[in-house]
Amino acid sequence: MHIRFTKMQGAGNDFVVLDETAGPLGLTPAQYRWLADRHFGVGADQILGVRPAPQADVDFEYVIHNNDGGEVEHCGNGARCFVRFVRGRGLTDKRTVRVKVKRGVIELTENVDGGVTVDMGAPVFDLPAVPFNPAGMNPIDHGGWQLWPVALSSETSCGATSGTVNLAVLSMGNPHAVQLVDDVDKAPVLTQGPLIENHPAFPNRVNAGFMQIENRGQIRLRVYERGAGETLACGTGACAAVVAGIRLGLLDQRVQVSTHGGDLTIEWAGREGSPVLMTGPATTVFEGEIDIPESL
Ligand SMILES: N[C@@H](CCC[C@H](N)C(=O)O)C(=O)O
Repeated sequence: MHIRFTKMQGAGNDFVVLDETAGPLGLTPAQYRWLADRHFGVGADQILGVRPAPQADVDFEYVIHNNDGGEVEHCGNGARCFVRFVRGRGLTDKRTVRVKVKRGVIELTENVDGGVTVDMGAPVFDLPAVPFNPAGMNPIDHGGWQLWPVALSSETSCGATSGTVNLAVLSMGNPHAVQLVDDVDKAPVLTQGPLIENHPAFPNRVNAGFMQIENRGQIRLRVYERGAGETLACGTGACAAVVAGIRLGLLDQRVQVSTHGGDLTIEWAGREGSPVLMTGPATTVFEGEIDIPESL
């Protein structure tokens, strides 16, 4: 199958964006994995499919696949790239666009300075909805909220490792587990990340965030993403970390999030049900055409 694509990035979280407004391309999970592969395909953390509005109150639908081929509910950096894509290609001239993603309807605005602000929806704290099953764990009270002590263990050819991490657990439509670290550069993201992602307490797996608080308005963050590994930035991860920090009494309502790929601004009023606003960059890198193997 011969397709056209656009390569985009938001704070270094990179995407292959597909125009599916004339109808879905019908890619298989293996074809998504191939497209996202940095050696055999184009290379991306996620693949975004832009589709026509499935209902009257939205302008588009956009469908997100991780680079492991699995479809997911939400992608913050992708949302900013999505709005830049539909406006840049003349698919809409609206500055504020409503779009259906798997988590629900979100609203995005391209700002006059070129950044994009996304209403990411409200965080979800109901543990079964995350989903998170804390059977046998006793929560630790922290600033009026809770951290969950999750035991990690792994066996490798070098021996067994084990330990407990204290996680703030919530959903931004997709599941997140955030831990506080002293120094994000030294945090064991690549060793603990996969253990947290695949821990049995998270039946749908989870995105694992490592947050260093610099002051009440500034954090540094790394995220080991479910289905994609560590990325240079994770938009929903930034929202989840800031919401967790606010609920734990550690952050103010507007926070700068520094990632290895760039900065995001996250705002949350601190009330259950109130939406999280995320502002950050979105850039087109190049356009291309490629033949996707039919046999996959
Ligand atoms: N990079 C994204 C998140 C993509 C989905 C995530 N890996 C998941 O599986 O939930 C972002 O910017 O939010």
